[in-house]
Amino acid sequence: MSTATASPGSSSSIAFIGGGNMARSLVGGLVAAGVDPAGVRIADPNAQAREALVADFGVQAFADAAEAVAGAGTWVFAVKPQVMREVCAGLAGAAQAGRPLVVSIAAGITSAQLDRWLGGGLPVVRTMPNTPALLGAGVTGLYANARVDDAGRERADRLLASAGATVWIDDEALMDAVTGTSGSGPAYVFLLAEAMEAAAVAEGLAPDAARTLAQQTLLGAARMLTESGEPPAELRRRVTSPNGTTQAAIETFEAGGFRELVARAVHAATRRGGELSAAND
Ligand SMILES: NC(=O)C1=CN([C@@H]2O[C@H](COP(=O)(O)OP(=O)(O)OC[C@H]3O[C@@H](n4cnc5c(N)ncnc54)[C@H](OP(=O)(O)O)[C@@H]3O)[C@@H](O)[C@H]2O)C=CC1
Ligand SMILES: O=C(O)[C@@H]1CCC=N1
Repeated sequence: MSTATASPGSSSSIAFIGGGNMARSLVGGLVAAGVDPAGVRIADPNAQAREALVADFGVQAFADAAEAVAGAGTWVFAVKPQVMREVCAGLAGAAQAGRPLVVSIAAGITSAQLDRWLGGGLPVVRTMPNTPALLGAGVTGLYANARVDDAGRERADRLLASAGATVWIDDEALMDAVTGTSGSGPAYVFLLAEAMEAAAVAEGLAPDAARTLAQQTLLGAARMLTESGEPPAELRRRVTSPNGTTQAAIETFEAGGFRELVARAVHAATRRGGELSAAND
């Protein structure tokens, strides 16, 4: 098996602890990027989830996290913040013996908490991906603690780059703001899609027409944002004819406090990250 090497800490095999939605997205990205699925080992308590991961990606799956991490050089913690402490405690002995590169995708949980719960002295990369990772169109913020060397950074970057863009953050305190911006961000866009669709139906359009119009508008606008090289304000200006329809809509958004509302929403998510850290310590 490709996972057995003399030095587990440098083994190229990757263990995922937690095989839920985000782990699935990341594993899909890794396998699509050409990583050998035989070297990807996933622990999840749910038998159905395990079977699906094996069938869909050809990875190895285990009910027991200790079995999944055996021999793996990189451990990706992909469980909910609420169970992270308990999960880490169960693996502390193995972590101290194997000295893996620890990668977490959990909201809120700090690198210091992960390190402490795993027994201390470990290289830890705290990351925040998002669900478009499933399509390779995600973005991940990453923070490395002082024990992560250049090779560890590169390993973590390669892992998350298979899910999309990567952005390194020097100040860990800002990782909660990453969560509030891009980690939770896809849900903000989906909410906008829901609201546009509902508004279109309220104006008399058929539901399927409303859905196509809203979806393709978001897709086209997102492509212009990423492909045109123009700032969003300039792209917006070009849609907005003087005294035209867009101006009427934008003035309505501004009068309703749209920007302040977005800032408050991002702040609430950011603050919640800190609360998750404190509540689960
Ligand atoms: N969803 C998102 O958009 C994003 C989520 N995240 C973070 O990713 C993490 C996972 O989120 P998500 O994938 O949505 O959650 P899920 O609930 O889908 O996945 C977590 C998985 O971990 C399993 N699990 C629970 N206990 C253990 C254990 N002891 N050993 C192994 N597996 C276990 C759960 O099983 P069971 O359900 O049976 O308990 C579940 O399948 C969270 O920390 C979240 O903050 C980060 C970025 C974006
Ligand atoms: O809602 C959450 O807590 C997770 C983290 C970012 C996206 N989903």
